[in-house]
Amino acid sequence: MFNLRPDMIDYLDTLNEPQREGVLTTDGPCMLIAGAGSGKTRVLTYRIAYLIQQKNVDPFSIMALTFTNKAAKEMRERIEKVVGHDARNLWMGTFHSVFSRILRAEAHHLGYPHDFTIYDSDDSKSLIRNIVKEMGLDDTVYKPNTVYSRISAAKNRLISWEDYLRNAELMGDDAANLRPEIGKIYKTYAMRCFKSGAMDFDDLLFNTDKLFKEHLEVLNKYQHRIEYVLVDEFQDTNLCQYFIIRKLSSVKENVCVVGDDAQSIYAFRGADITNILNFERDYPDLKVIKLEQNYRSTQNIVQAANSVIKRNRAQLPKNVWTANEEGNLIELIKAVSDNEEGRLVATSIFQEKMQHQMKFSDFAILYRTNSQSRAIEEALRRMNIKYKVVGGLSFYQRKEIKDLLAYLRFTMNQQDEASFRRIINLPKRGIGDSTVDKIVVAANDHGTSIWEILQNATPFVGGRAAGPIDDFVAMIKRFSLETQRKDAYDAAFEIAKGSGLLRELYEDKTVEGLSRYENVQELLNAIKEYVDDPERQDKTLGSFLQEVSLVTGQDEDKDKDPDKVTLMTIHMAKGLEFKYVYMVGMEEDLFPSQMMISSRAELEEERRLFYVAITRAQKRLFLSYALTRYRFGRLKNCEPSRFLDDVDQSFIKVSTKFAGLESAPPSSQYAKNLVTGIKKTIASAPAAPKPTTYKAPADFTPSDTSALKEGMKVEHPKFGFGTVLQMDMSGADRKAKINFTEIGEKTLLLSFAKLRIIEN
Ligand SMILES: Nc1ncnc2c1ncn2[C@@H]1O[C@H](COP(=O)(O)OP(=O)(O)OP(=O)(O)O)[C@@H](O)[C@H]1O
Ligand SMILES: [Mg+2]
Repeated sequence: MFNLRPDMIDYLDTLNEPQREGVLTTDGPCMLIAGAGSGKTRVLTYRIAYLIQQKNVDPFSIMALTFTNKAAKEMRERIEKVVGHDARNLWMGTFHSVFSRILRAEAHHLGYPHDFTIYDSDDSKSLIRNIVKEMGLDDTVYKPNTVYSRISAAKNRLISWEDYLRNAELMGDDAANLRPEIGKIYKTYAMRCFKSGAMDFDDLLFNTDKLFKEHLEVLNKYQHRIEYVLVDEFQDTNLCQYFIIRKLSSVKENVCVVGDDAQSIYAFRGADITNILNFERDYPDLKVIKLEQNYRSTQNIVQAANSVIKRNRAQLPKNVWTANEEGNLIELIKAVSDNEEGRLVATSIFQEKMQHQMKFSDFAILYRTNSQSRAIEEALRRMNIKYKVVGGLSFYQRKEIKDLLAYLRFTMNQQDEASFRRIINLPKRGIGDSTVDKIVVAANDHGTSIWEILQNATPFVGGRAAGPIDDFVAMIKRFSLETQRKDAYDAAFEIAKGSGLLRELYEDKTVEGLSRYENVQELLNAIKEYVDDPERQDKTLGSFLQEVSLVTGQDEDKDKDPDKVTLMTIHMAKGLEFKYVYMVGMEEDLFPSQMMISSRAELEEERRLFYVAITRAQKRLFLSYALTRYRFGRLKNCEPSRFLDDVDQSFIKVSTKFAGLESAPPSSQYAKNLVTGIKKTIASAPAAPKPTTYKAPADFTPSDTSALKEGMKVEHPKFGFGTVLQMDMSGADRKAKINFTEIGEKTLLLSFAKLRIIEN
């Protein structure tokens, strides 16, 4: 018998009765379905600590699946506080990261190399674009985005391309009339990925399920190795994830899932709320625990949230309550325009911070879609409020970083078609698109790999093109030797240098060129850190590449200064909490999104999203909307969101804080800034909204414009926002005619223009 460690007793003492039950019922299947902020994640965290600390369970035999890498990191840190370094050995992370680790060890069973490449959605879409072109299909019907999401949805429902082709009814409308060729594209895409030794994000799950299904000895090994399985945010798992959990835990059945049906917000990506019901069916001995006490928010916030979710038909009955203080009413901020909305929110943050001695990091601004951040960012910059946008373009998605990564990936895996296409003529070595197409076609016609063709290219591309290709092959072979002889950092450095990438960036003396050069240096630093980390066991380049493939913009927190206002979409905010939450853009068409109101089910998902937003707030919640807004370059009149009527009006008041502030004592610089800020706000409030004179953000980074198309929205560091009217591909240089909101039409050479794509 063990004694409870004193710190463990302390920990358990901080839990209420059902929470404690959730921690102590370690054996057998267990499901916590509970309201927002009721301590589900806390229960999971303590449960793991308890297993290790009190039941002496080896961390290597605990698997905890979270929704983001960041959540996993936070949980691991908390567990480490109780159990120390052992926490490092947990199988903890997102489904994608944990299962890519298993796949890396077991890839050979599926015919994949251990250093398989992971394609991000850009890689996948450009491969699809090529396939659509090769098949001679119309790419306005078979848009890479649409095709990709169809294939992704199929994989998440465990439908292979064989099933897809066999069962026309699975394809719904697409099969009958709209896009009858999707099945064939799916097949070619799957085969090309396989030949490339590459898995896309969905394959990481699909192939794990396949591995366990087809190789029972492998499944058996993991079933015995992993004794405890825990899943957070269970309501957002898809069918494929559900099958994997079930398979893994079918021997010991020590599986604990926690979730909230009212917060299911990923149906559009295949999440299936019926998993909660299936769970009860699949585990007859299931222990179900309900948590109803919310510890996060004030009474007003909890009750307002309840009044909203009550309007949904599809939900499990729950009575969420809190013993916290009543708190302030929810404040409604009305603005004349989107720019004014930004100003009012920024001003309010300033004021609250000053009056209540808050930190910037206590504040979050949430919106429905990423493009809404622009007006808010501008207002924050004007008031010198520090902020960070979570989930923007990840460091690892920048062009120069992807370029070097593609070199590293191709060096490790010469079957990788996407990386090949990216680097074959970069820096320019006179190998044109038609030569590249010839090589890919030859490889497919001959049922062999691109690498085979490259090594003997003359018959396929002619003598003139063969010279540079031979040089390329010799270079990659040299790189490959480097990776065997040297550590990951030295090899990566040689590749950056030997490929000519570093030199090309170094020679570009523009500001952007300099920052690109620094970014590449930063990537090399990251590899160095990886190699130098004493805790890490696998320090190979292959394992580094695998890890960075799964980093998203949301995970990166390299920020030295943590005291910043957080800006993000509601989807990104899941599971998090902030003292102050500003939910902006409460307007029809924006929220609920105009794409999500064609059925009750869609509208209910949007409403759950609103519920998630409200329940992020601990102390104060502000809802704001604008009467006019620039959308797609045009000024639009907006109507307040129907969701505002869903909130029980007794919990809401209209904000009046922007009147009569003249008397605020200007005791500090803050106060002075505040008063001027507010005066400006008041002065500008009734004025008709005009487009502001555009000022480029300091961190403006141009996008890769190779896929630029008519209709896309772009941002230019000098001309501001605009819409692409026409593309001209005739000359050597691609041109785009763009209608800029402020200055009108302009035609730009794409090789020179620095454009950021903001919306497709
Ligand atoms: N028994 C408790 N005593 C005090 N604070 C608690 C208790 N349980 C949970 N909390 C606190 O309440 C907040 C919400 O907890 P947690 O994030 O675990 O909830 P959740 O159910 O996972 O929420 P969500 O549905 O948003 O994911 C956290 O700050 C947590 O530390
Ligand atoms: Mg949680």
